[in-house]
Amino acid sequence: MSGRPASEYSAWKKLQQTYDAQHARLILKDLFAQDPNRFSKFSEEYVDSTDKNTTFLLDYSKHLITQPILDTLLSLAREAELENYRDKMFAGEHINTSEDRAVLHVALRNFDDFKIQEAGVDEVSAVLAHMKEFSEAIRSGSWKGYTGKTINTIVNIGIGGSDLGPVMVTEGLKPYAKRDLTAHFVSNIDGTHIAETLRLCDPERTLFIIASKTFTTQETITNAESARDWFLTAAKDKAHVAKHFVALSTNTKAVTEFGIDKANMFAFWDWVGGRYSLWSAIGLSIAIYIGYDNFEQLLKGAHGMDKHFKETPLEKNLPVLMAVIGIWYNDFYGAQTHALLPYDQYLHKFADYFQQGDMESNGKFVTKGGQRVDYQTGPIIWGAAGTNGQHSFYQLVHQGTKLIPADFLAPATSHNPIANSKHHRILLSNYFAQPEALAFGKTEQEVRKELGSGASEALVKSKVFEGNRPSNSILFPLMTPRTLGALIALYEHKIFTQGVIWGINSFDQMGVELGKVLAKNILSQLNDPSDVTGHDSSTTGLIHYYQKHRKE
Ligand SMILES: O=P(O)(O)OC[C@H]1O[C@@H](O)[C@@H](O)[C@@H](O)[C@@H]1O
Repeated sequence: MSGRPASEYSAWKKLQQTYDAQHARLILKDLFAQDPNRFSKFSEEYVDSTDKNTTFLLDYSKHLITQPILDTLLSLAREAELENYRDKMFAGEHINTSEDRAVLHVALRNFDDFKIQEAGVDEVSAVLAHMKEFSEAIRSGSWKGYTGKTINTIVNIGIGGSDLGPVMVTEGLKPYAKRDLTAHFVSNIDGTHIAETLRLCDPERTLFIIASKTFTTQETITNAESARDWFLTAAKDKAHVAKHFVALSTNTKAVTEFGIDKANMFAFWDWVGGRYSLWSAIGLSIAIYIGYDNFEQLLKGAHGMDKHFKETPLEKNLPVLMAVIGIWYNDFYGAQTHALLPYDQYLHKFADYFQQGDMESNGKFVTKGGQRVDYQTGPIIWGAAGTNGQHSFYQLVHQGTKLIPADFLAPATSHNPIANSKHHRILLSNYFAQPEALAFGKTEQEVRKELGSGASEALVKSKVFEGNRPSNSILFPLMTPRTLGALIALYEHKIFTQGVIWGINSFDQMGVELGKVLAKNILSQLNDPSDVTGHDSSTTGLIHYYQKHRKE
């Protein structure tokens, strides 16, 4: 994040030379055959320093690396002053230079451990206390709706960081949920999203949580207004809004103008980036759904990983290892994407969540110093929960022409051990098999032996798996709030590390602005064909077609 282009570092140049000279010889099968200790060398167990039950194994042995390559990758991190920028982040320095802001999601889960100086940090515990009190009132039933009934449905209205974190975590930690409480999430401006959700709600028993850092986001405010209209159709009196609408925001003025009581606003601060905000008041839906104590465990799990990231030498620092290995593929092997493949149905939104976390953070083509980079930055993040992906896109991962590094994640124990854990054993057998198949493949010789003589050459070739496709495996005992907190923070710090090395600002999101501005202008031109001015012929033609065919 010094803003220096990564390609200027001597370690970068050395990595390029190493890649050119060695990559044809970096064959996983050989690397494993040459070193029986490869797994123990290239795997690490994480144990939370204050809770030994929060633990996972990271196996990074199935990567196209040798110790000297890894050493050079770590030298790259050092040359980019990773440790210095990490310490600056924890110290509250304004490392988000384009917005002149600190980057302090770590302060939201700090529990007075690290000393952090920044306005607002001393207010974190009071907001958490407010969240605790409120979530307990909803869960216990002491908070009543306008007709005296308890709340049985919460609807979080937010988008981007004000949606994806709460969605992913409430899904991820569903086993801890209060099952007589339903949580819905409305994000899309498409009226279908709010309309279909409201069909499932009873105005007397629904709480709307309006989640927006800025409280100006068009989608969220429009959805919130429609929810309020729907509510008032039943409740009639505006005074009842106070019992059914709360806000999570940094913008007190806009919240009160909307009609939400200041007492029902949960604040956070400009040093919390949207995609890093689930730890803040934005997590209120999580706290209500799984209970405040579990929410606190989630924060503590993340704090444990913060400590690990801050205090562990780079050689054993898990987010750093994942980051530099990612750079090896992204920048030297030319890999364009990175797949997140959780073998845990509860984590089915994990890839969606980190699509924003990673791509909004590191999808940047200029350095902090304003230079166009001459290398690749953030990868395309995608994925789905196993084993569904195996029956759809894994064909390409195994036999396609692209290199797709992947992370496989799984719990050793399922929350649903049905049929004596038969399902889970089958699931895990796939979790173990896929990285093995990707890494070691199946040779032509093996295929020939299997098919016997007489098989056509074409058939033989089509059944070959070249292998040598890299992956991480992350295995943890059970998906607990604390473990999920640690895993999310692991990826957050991986993203941070990569951003520092690429010299970009991982904490702004200028790339979301242009479309917003153009849409605003177009919205004012949609009524009449003669209003449509100032566009290229394609955009004009599309709008005209819409105007001809709409029925409103
Ligand atoms: O929380 P609000 O302010 O509604 O923003 C919601 C989302 O908006 C997008 O345009 C991005 O800027 C995201 O980073 C952000 O999470």
